[in-house]
Amino acid sequence: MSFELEPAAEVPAVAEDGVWLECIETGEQYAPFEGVRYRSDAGALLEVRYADHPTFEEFSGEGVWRYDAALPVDREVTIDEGATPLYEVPRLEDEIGVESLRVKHEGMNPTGSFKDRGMTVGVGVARRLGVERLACASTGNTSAALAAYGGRAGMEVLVLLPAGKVAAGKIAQASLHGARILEVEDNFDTCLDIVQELASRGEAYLLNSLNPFRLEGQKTIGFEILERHREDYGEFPDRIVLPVGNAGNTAALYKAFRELVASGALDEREVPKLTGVQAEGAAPMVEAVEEGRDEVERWEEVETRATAIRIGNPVNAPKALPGIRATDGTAVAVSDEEITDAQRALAGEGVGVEPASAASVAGLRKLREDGVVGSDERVVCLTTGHLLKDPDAAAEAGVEPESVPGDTEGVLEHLAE
Ligand SMILES: Cc1ncc(COP(=O)(O)O)c(C=O)c1O
Ligand SMILES: N[C@@H](CCOP(=O)(O)O)C(=O)O
Repeated sequence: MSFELEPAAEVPAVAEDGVWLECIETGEQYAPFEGVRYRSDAGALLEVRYADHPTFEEFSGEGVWRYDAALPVDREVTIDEGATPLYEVPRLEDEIGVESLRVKHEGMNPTGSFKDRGMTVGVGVARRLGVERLACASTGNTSAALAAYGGRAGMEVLVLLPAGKVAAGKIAQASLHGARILEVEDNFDTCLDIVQELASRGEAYLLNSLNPFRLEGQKTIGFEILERHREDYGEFPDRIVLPVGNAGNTAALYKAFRELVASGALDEREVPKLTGVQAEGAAPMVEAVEEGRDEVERWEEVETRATAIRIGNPVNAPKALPGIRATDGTAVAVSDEEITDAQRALAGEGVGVEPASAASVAGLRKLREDGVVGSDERVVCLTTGHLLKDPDAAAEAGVEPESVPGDTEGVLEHLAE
């Protein structure tokens, strides 16, 4: 794969409304809304292709649907996702030592993670396809978002979670939004194997990031970062650092860049370096990047306190690895301790994130210390989920409450101790 995402010379006969699906390996093309398909006949990943690619000037409005000219369906199932803040973090910027550092806080989406961007599009497509039951495997956030958007669309939602490995806030969300929750006595990757099997037997419509339509919604993170960064600094960022689990976001950002290059809105030399961060206990993508491999090897045993990225078989690796390579990016693994330190540092600047999200800042710190990231770089770190998603991790990383008597004198005495 390269940056040559040219609009097709001729729109294929299978296209509907200028949209079609294409195999990333063979280029075989398929009708987008005629029946359900997650992979090509060759068994490879699919991506959504368009007859035209808009420039920035063609976008209007706010949030994900500002970019509707680059999306495959119209706005239908929405709770106002996107338009998330791009925070300044001056103390972290100074401490890490880069030209500029901004934090794109995706935790500020309606259900508290970037998954909402994917679900507003994915559930819209599900409606168009006329399916009845939606399903996903999840480390938590995908299930919360699917439950909310499926509920909004009045559809049945089934979620498979690794038992004992999902943060409390996320289970509470899936439950209250009305999903049927199955706790599997195995890890996330096995849950995803099962959901893929259920989907292939026609039991449910799969809305994990294997679904190419979902990634179209997540692509808007890239559009937003580039537009806003240029507004603030007059130029695009040099690097975007993001946590990697199933590698959907890495693939989606790469696609955003390729489409902008194809439309002429972005010069190839301006494309930000995609820099992925994984936890040391779940780092198959980092291993593949370090060994210069085109494929990841599945890790059967994974462990990290950043449960959202406790993933050993990133299904989007065939899309994401070329993105990291083509943008001259890299990937790095960080320890749980480094993640917690970064989570505290972000919280100290008022930005509350869950552990997986803090991995981006921990990774940037490490790459800057190692001299991989230069002091002259303008960097954006993506923080993917809100602090309240994982209240237990936040309480563990934070300060202990102090017990005091129920009178003012007692409180003053305690404060004087
Ligand atoms: C909070 C959070 N951060 C990061 C990720 C990783 O994103 P991706 O799977 O797109 O690599 C996930 C889920 O996988 C997540 O829930
Ligand atoms: N972190 C994810 C894992 C599933 O990823 P997906 O992007 O393939 O749905 C989650 O929140 O479940």
